[in-house]
Parts: sequence; structure tokens; C-alpha cells
Amino acid sequence: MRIIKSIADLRACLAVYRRDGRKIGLVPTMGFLHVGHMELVSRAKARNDVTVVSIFVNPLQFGANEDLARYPRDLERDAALLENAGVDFLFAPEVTDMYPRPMLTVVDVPDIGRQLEGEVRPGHFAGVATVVTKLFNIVQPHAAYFGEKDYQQVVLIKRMVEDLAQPVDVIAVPTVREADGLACSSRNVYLSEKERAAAVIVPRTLDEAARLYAEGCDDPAQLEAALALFVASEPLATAEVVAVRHPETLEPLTSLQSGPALVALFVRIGNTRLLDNRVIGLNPTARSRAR
Ligand SMILES: Nc1ncnc2c1ncn2[C@@H]1O[C@H](COP(=O)(O)OP(=O)(O)OP(=O)(O)O)[C@@H](O)[C@H]1O
Ligand SMILES: CC(C)(CO)[C@@H](O)C(=O)[O-]
Ligand code: BAL
Repeated sequence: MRIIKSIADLRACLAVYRRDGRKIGLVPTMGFLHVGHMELVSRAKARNDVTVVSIFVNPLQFGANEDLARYPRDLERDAALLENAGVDFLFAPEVTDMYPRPMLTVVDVPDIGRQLEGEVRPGHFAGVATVVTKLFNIVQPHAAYFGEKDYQQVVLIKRMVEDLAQPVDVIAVPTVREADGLACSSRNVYLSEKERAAAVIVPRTLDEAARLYAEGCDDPAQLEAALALFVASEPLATAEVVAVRHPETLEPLTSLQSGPALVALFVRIGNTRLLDNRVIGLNPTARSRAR
């Protein structure tokens, strides 16, 4: 595996493969890798001739009072994991390599990026769309792999790629979880032992959503209220977003009878924000039998 910091070097390396008609897969990350990231890597490896993983903690997507400075980093360990997994290129630029001058150009998908997590993190998704576009321009991958844990991010990137005719297949990969159901996440490392135990409220709330739906709950507002109460049953948890939305447009729903619905959660445990989601209503027949 080659570790590359400069945009020009990476372009020069990849040009050879592109000329030979090889398929290039990209896995964009912020590093401090866990099994969720490695699942994206193995999907990329299975479907492409060359795999590029990027590790870049992108300042553009962090608000002024967020955790940019203390975001966990361990490039040496990450590089060893990726080398072991058979990755071809690790692109790990410095901020000055990615942004040698202040960025005057912004890519934004406001109708998708200003709701849900975007309400709690203003500007976050413009930072994501901008850096992902820049990574796509640098790597020019045939396919790029993103986790469904960040469901809104996947919806936004798919729409950006469609709107701007970016020639990349966006592949969504199901969420990888710990044994108790908590979604693997780099930020889990912030949790104290007590907070880690409390964090199980997040996947349990998604189970509760599925249960209430199966029992016949048809009203999205009622479901949101019940789930917010469920989160509040854990004293260390504060629900910042509990939303039931259309799984493709993220628009609010008036009924759960019209098709599948996304349940999106953004929950704070102490000072740590955890994100999770589930699409419910994929099997409405089972539900009508239960009613
Ligand atoms: N548990 C997971 N299962 C599948 N994909 C994941 C998982 N966690 C993260 N990813 C995906 O890995 C990619 C890189 O994510 P990132 O480096 O931000 O990791 P993260 O664990 O989501 O970090 P954070 O804790 O900061 O949210 C994203 O596409 C993200 O959706
Ligand atoms: C896609 C991404 C690498 C862009 O910085 C980031 O938002 C992430 O890790 O999900
Ligand atoms: N996984 C999303 C990146 C972020 O929280 O900034």
C-alpha cells in the first residue's frame, strides 16, 4: 500500500490504472478506523481493481464549537489496518494539501442538508458535499462507498451526484454494529463506561420504533413523540433529533400507511452525539397480520 499526501502524486499514480481501464473504488473516511469502515473497504475491494481510502478530518464540516481539535486520530494504526486489508492507496492529505488557500467555492444541497442533523450542525452538510466533490475530482473513482449509519449523508451525496452529473456510483453499505446493537462509530471512544452502557438506548429506540409500527401505529407525529419519551427513559440521553421521514426525500410524512419510513435519531449521551437510523415498514403484510 502506498501512503500519499499530495493531490498531484495521487493523480499521477491513478492515471496509470485509469489508462488501463481499471476500476477505481474510493472509501472516504475521517480515520480512527473501526469494523464499520473496514466493511466499506471490503465492499470496495470486492468490486474494483484498485482501492483508495482517504483519511481526512475535514475542517469545513465542523462547527466552531465542535470536536475538530479532539477528533480521534491514529494514522499509524489506520495504515496498518488498511495495509492488512489489501488497500492499494491511502490518501492522507494535510489540511494545507486539501485547502492551500481558503475555499471560496461551496457545494451545497440545502433542501437535504439543512434539516435533521443539519439543524443541529448548521453548515455541516455543505462542508461534506464540498469535500466529497473535491475527493471525487481528485480520485475520479468509478464507485464510492458510504455507510448507511450516516443515512442523510448518503441521500445528500446521491442527490448531489445526480444533480451535478458526477460520474460516480454511490454505494450505500449497511450499518455495522457492536454486539449490543450500538452502531460502530469513531466517536464511541469518547464515551465513559457508564455512557457506553447508556448508549444502548439508541438501537433500542429503533427496536421500539419497529415494535410500535408492527403494533399498528400509523401517525408519524405520534411515533416521534413516543420515541422521544423512550429516549428520555435513559437519564444520560438527550434526544436532539427524533424524526420519521420519507426514506428517499427525507420529507415529513403524514401517515405510515403509504410506504416505508425512515426513523432518524441524533442522541446526545453526555457530550457525545450518536447517530443512528432504521427504515421501518418494509414488510407491511406482517404488520397487518399483527393488527
Ligand atoms: N458502523 C458503521 N457501519 C458502516 N459504515 C460506517 C459505520 N460507521 C461509519 N461508517 C461510514 O464510514 C464512512 C466514514 O465515516 P467516519 O470516518 O466519519 O466514521 P464514523 O465512525 O461515522 O465517525 P463519527 O463517529 O465521527 O461519526 C462514512 O461513510 C460512514 O457512514
Ligand atoms: C464522507 C466524509 C469522509 C467527508 O468528510 C465524512 O463526512 C464521513 O466520514 O462520513
Ligand atoms: N460521519 C460523519 C462525519 C462527521 O460527523 O463530521
